[in-house]
Amino acid sequence: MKGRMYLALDFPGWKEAKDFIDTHHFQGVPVKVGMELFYREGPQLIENLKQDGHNVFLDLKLHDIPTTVMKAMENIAKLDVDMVTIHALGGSDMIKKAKDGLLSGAADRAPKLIAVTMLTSADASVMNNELHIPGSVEAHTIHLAQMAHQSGADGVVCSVREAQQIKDCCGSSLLAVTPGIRLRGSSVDDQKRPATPREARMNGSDVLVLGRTVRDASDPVVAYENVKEEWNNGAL
Ligand SMILES: O=c1ccn([C@@H]2O[C@H](COP(=O)(O)O)[C@@H](O)[C@H]2O)c(=O)[nH]1
Repeated sequence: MKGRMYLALDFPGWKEAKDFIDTHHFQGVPVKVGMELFYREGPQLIENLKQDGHNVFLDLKLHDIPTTVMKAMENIAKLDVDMVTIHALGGSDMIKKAKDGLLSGAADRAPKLIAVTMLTSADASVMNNELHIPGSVEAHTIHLAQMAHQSGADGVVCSVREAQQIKDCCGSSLLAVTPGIRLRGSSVDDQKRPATPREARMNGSDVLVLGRTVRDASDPVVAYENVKEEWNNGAL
């Protein structure tokens, strides 16, 4: 999975997602399916994408009591996706049970379990003043990553800004999956800890999630290629 760029299919339904893929010739690229699309289309969508040759990252961010998450993961494990997300804030028991569910539910290769640390839409003000979590975003993100790693997660979602420190603390095998990627000049939208593809490469990100910086670009194909070039070749 290291080095992959997942295109976020943040669309209301399969028709819109498929139109986007076909119009811009994104057939076969790795894609991320989130709540918006999955809650409309369900597991059949994953089969459609697999049949069309896409690798799929299922970003449902599960967060519930350990047994409920384990049972959900037993079903998700049968979908043949690369990775699936949970919220690290669910705690170590939930993460361990999520892993158990994936391992017992998978017929063959289990999806990788990825724990979301602090959402990239949150900053110190949200964390300190609204959630009443003291300290810096970096320190809390690293704490959550360590806890998730010790509980059996294969990777974490974090911002590019914390990726290197997480790799230093947890080891290079823990995947650093980084959303909030923006080409220079793109709107940051609701992202509070955005970064460029170049910064992602410099800071040790393993996997990029590409959303609006590609989807909303005047030419999504050019935007995708520009991200790829910065990510792979280090172009400025
Ligand atoms: O902390 C997180 C976790 C998940 N996401 C998801 O990634 C994409 C980002 O979309 P952009 O359009 O590039 O902002 C989106 O699907 C989020 O649900 C995240 O942004 N931050």
